[in-house]
Amino acid sequence: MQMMSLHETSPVLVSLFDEKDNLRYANPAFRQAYAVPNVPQLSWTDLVRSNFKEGVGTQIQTLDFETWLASASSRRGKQPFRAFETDLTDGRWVWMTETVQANGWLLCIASDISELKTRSRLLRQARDIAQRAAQTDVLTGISNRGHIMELLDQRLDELRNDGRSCGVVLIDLDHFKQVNDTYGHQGGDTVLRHFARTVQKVLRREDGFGRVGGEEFLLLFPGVEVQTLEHAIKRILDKVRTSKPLPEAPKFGYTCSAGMRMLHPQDDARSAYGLVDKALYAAKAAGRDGFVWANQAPEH
Ligand SMILES: Nc1nc2c(ncn2[C@@H]2O[C@H](COP(=O)(O)OP(=O)(O)OP(=O)(O)O)[C@@H](O)[C@H]2O)c(=O)[nH]1
Repeated sequence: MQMMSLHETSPVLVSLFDEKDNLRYANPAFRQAYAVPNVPQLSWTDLVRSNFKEGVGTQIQTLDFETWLASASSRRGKQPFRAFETDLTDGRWVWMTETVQANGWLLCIASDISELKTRSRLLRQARDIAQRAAQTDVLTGISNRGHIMELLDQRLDELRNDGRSCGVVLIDLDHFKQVNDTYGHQGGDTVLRHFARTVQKVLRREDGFGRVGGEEFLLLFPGVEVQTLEHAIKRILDKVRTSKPLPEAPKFGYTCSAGMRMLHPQDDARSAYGLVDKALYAAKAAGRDGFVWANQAPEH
């Protein structure tokens, strides 16, 4: 109670998001800084989307909001704690911390650091921009190969230390060469971006998603069971199969294939990748637009 009333008057920005990333509490300082709209249910994505539209709250300097969102999502809530600087449209700088509980609730606490020396802040800012760029796939905005492999290592540590399961899935677009041959490289790029957006919409905050090669993507699903993972992948395959990514070719559709595995404590990142790659190959050989478990399907 005392804590709540302190939060209500503190200039520190405090907010709490649940495991579905819906905002469950925000103190007045946070509400003001991020212009939180007064609606019954608001997700983090809704909030940044409305911030971008209204030009308030988070400073989002991009012409392509969806790529910005993909990039921000590729870092949000993936580890128990992280801290970073961010700037607000009103010119303030805040030092933001994100703490994620085992049940997925995420606490954000941010303090105003506008008073800190500009020079060192500019240096840190440049470093952060470089770091973000080093983790991001330029075309789609999701994690690049290096970042998703780093996340895979973290998930392996979690499995070994805390017994938290993790599903690993490698997805490759089918007959992608034909897409390029028919619609040109730009058409192919549009399809790759469309795929990234489509998949992103069905992922949870804690899931990892990276582009590991031209038309090959790696997904990490921490804490899932075999059936949930199959369900998620079927959903992705369905969504992709029924979509029409190219406005200039309204009849064109595409499919993808997947190889997957529940991480095993004895896996390492390389061996796990090798196994899902083999399974993906088998899914292609089996006719594409489907998935295959690496080795046998684990016990249901
Ligand atoms: N547009 C575009 N094409 C890419 C990119 N990276 C790789 N590619 C193309 O992706 C195609 C991959 O083709 P393949 O690996 O032969 O396989 P596929 O045609 O998808 O066939 P299957 O995987 O067997 O279903 C090649 O034509 C590459 O040139 C990219 O960033 N943009």
